[in-house]
Amino acid sequence: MEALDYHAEERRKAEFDVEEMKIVWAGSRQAYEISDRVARLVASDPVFRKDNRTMLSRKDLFKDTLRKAAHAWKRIIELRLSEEEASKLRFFVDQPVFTDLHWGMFIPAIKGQGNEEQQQKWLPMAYKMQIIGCYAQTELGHGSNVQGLETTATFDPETDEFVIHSPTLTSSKWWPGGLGKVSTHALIYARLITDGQDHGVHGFIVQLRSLDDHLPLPGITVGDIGMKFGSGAYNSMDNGVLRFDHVRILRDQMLMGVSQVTREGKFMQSDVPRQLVYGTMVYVRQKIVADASCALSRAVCIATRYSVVRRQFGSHNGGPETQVIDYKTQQSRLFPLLASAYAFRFVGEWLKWLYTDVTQRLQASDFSTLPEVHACTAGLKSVTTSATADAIEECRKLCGGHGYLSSSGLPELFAVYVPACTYEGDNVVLLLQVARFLMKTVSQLGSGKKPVGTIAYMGRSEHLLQCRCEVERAEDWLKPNVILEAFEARAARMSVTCAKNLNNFANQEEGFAQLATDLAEAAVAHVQLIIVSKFIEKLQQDIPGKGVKRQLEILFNVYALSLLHKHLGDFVASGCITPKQGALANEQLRLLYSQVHFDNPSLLLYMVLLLERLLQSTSF
Ligand SMILES: CCCCCCCC/C=C\CCCCCCCCC/C=C/C(=O)SCCNC(=O)CCNC(=O)[C@H](O)C(C)(C)COP(=O)(O)OP(=O)(O)OC[C@H]1O[C@@H](n2cnc3c(N)ncnc32)[C@H](O)[C@@H]1OP(=O)(O)O
Ligand SMILES: Cc1cc2nc3c(=O)[nH]c(=O)nc-3n(C[C@H](O)[C@H](O)[C@H](O)COP(=O)(O)OP(=O)(O)OC[C@H]3O[C@@H](n4cnc5c(N)ncnc54)[C@H](O)[C@@H]3O)c2cc1C
Repeated sequence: MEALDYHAEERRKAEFDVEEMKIVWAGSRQAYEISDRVARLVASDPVFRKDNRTMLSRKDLFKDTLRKAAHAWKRIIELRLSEEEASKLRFFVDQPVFTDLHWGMFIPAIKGQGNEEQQQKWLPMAYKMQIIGCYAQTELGHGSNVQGLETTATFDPETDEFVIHSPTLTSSKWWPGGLGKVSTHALIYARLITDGQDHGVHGFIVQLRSLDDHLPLPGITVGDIGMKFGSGAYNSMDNGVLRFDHVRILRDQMLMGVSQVTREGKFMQSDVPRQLVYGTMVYVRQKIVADASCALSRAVCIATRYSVVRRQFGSHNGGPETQVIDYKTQQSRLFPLLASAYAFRFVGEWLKWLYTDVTQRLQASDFSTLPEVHACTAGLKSVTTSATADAIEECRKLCGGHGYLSSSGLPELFAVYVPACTYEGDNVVLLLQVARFLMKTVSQLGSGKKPVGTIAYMGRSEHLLQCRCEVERAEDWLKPNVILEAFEARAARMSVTCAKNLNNFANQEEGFAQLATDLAEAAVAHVQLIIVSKFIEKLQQDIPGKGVKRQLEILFNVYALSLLHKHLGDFVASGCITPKQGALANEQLRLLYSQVHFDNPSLLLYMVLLLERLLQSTSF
């Protein structure tokens, strides 16, 4: 049989409503139709070809990216694409580009932190792309520690201007995408100084290049920071370096939504939390979580197609060899990744809802859910990107030697994806933010303040700290409430243990530093609980289509039990389950793989195969 026949054979065996599953993946019928239409648009347009990317020189790759960006913009206008359609177009073009930062950070920062007048002044130009902006926060010396930034914005009351200056080499802006070659403007973060007093880090809009000849303006030194990891990949982006030599900007170029400086040079803090200065990062972290399932499903799709076609060993009497997908080890490495793609998809949908909710609350001056939203976006960004980066590498190995070829699509996918573990907050630094939130929650447990939302389970910690898992047989692990309680108990116990251990330190900050590893692990347990619980909530919804819900239930069990198996040490050490129950979970996991394979050898496979057209991956 030819490779295509193997694929057709696997597709033929599917026993669930494929069209309905596509809609579940997309989120709605309308979202699916948009995605399908835009995928075809991109696939049929030769300007958007991507098969030669890894062979282009940096210069040619960059030119290719500019050409694609200009063409995309032309198509968006000609076809009057909506924001959702335009954003899908960006996804299918699939090449990091300066417009990501313009639309994804520069504009949201002005919207989120600018006042009415500033929005009216800057947004129309930005929407028409008459100016192009980047997000220049990170410096050579400080990225994670935003409060450590050194660039200064000193108010000069005589001229009603700020003087933007890079006082040291380490204060050079370093990394911003779109900065190196393209941006005319930057949203920079600098220490605000009025009358000799330092008010911490705030956002300022600074013009970098002339709108006439694109040359840097006086006092501005700007350039590209050079080649990055891998061929093709993130090298399509002009990540840049920027230095200021006493550059003057008007006072109203400080974003004044969170704090203001008056004409007299008086600093005024609005009635809103100062953390809103970090709002753009929260927005993008939420987007990154939604994107993780897309990158992961691309990799899983490639590895699955390969595993179906590839045959090694096991030929009897000259018959065909065994499809590698039939090896239990291949299944146990691949199926949890497929299940994770769906889990991340659903939690991403929920996070989008949470973000929309907090935005509406902020408009009504309700800041109550901000800490939880910060913890959820930070934690989910960390856990989903780390898992996805690891999964892409695992998919490469699942394709044997062929996975190492550029033409498999996996090396470039890995190289382009892996910085997601670092940008928008290093993943460990973000987990420690979640841990800080969890420790605060535990310390308030006796105070009468009832934990709500994703930490509501902490309100039942008395029960969760002493409950016994009732699993006696492997199939007991198929019950969602059994799984949920095990994950809740593990998360609660790990957090409470950390909190107790912190109390052994006279100095809390010192304790936090010493126990950082345990705290990060407690944060992971909490975030995995969120993902598991959102998958369960999804399954409680009405999901139409023959066999669709059943397949999702199998994937849920595979996701949850594979996590339980991977983190068995945590579950057993915290006393949530016994070693025997751990072994039963593993037995059930094995049964799930083989049950899927026995009942219908292609069900899981098919779910990935149908994504192929949607995701337009470079694949076998
Ligand atoms: C027509 C339309 C066309 C459309 C076309 C579509 C185009 C595409 C559209 C969209 C694409 C979107 C995707 C964009 C592409 C992404 C590419 C990536 C590019 C990368 C960019 C970057 O990396 S930007 C730089 C990011 N940097 C970081 O993330 C730095 C990480 N560090 C921090 O965030 C902070 O320093 C840290 C949180 C670690 C510490 O903060 P700090 O104030 O120093 O200290 P701390 O004491 O810990 O905290 C105090 C207090 O504040 C709370 N808190 C902290 N952060 C937040 C927050 N963000 N929100 C709310 N609260 C926060 C913290 O918990 C503490 O609370 P308490 O303990 O005091 O209660
Ligand atoms: C491809 C790419 C695109 C980017 N785009 C932009 C952009 O457009 N705009 C922008 O402003 N920035 C951008 N950045 C910068 C990015 O946001 C930072 O690199 C990121 O925030 C991490 O900061 P850092 O580089 O200072 O890492 P560091 O903080 O130096 O991290 C180094 C190591 O130290 C550890 N570490 C640091 N602090 C702690 C701590 N408190 N506790 C425990 N461990 C710690 C980390 O876990 C990590 O292992 C980009 C980066 C990349 C890679």
